Amino acid sequence: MTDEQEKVPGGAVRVGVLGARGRMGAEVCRAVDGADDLALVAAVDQGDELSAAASAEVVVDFTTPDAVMDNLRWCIERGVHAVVGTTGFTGQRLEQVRGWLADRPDVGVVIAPNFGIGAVLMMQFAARAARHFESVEIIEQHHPRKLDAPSGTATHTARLVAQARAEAGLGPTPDATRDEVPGARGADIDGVRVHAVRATGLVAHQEVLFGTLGETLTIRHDSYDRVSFMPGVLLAVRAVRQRPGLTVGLDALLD
Ligand SMILES: NC(=O)c1ccc[n+]([C@@H]2O[C@H](COP(=O)([O-])OP(=O)(O)OC[C@H]3O[C@@H](n4cnc5c(N)ncnc54)[C@H](O)[C@@H]3O)[C@@H](O)[C@H]2O)c1
Ligand SMILES: O=C(O)C1=N[C@H](C(=O)O)CCC1
Repeated sequence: MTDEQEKVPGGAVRVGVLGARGRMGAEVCRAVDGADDLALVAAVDQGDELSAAASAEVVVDFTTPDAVMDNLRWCIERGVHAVVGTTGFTGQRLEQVRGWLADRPDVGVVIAPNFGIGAVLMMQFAARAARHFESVEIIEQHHPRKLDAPSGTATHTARLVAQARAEAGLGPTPDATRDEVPGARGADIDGVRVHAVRATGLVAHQEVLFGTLGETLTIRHDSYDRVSFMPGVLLAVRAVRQRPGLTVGLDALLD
């Protein structure tokens, strides 16, 4: 047993944070520190040895799309449960994670593009509304230091909306516009247009704009502060050990 494990109060879940000096990682360290039933045993960032997190039961990863797969593989191989907020999870990446988990059926992994409870509800409401509207576009707005575009939340929302439209038998959204300048109509994710805004002062925001005859519906969510993600992160940290296999999104944990 290491010195850090000895310090852990009885029964507390041992948590390691990867990306601990980043915007989200630092917030997660504070949230874990402030929870009586959790103990922060490792705060790891770029340049640190991953082995520092070996005593953790649950690792939380808020790093980068380039780093997260190696981190996740390391966790699964060692039997460490993982809660992942880092973005960049394509269908192919999720399949790769499922493959690693097949060799470690005791390990739980929760990957969520957005841990904000309001954002999860926004995605659910958008999926529900999708079949009633012929038009839909997504506008995501984030701080300018964000590395990826479109956001993981916008990509996930577009896929949910596209799936709901397909199940309802809806065709492509009506659009006679010719793109005079490449990108003017945003990115196309499964037939849904997604527009990414970056501006100082923003944290994380998204609108899903639906339109049909004579009416529009806008579903909007705003994270004004990264504390907004912490209840969802802690919920996943507390739940992941009882959820072997891969859980994508927070929906199942909120039911
Ligand atoms: N799921 C959510 O609710 C949610 C919320 C906010 C951000 N995010 C995502 O989380 C990720 C991080 O966002 P951020 O704003 O905190 O970014 P950030 O750049 O502030 O932090 C990332 C940190 O990871 C560190 N890092 C890079 N490679 C590493 C490695 N191999 N091992 C350990 N640490 C490493 C960096 O040094 C940095 O400190 C992004 O993908 C972002 O989109 C998700
Ligand atoms: O700040 C970020 O970066 C965020 N990333 C996630 C995304 O890409 O959806 C969630 C919101 C904040």
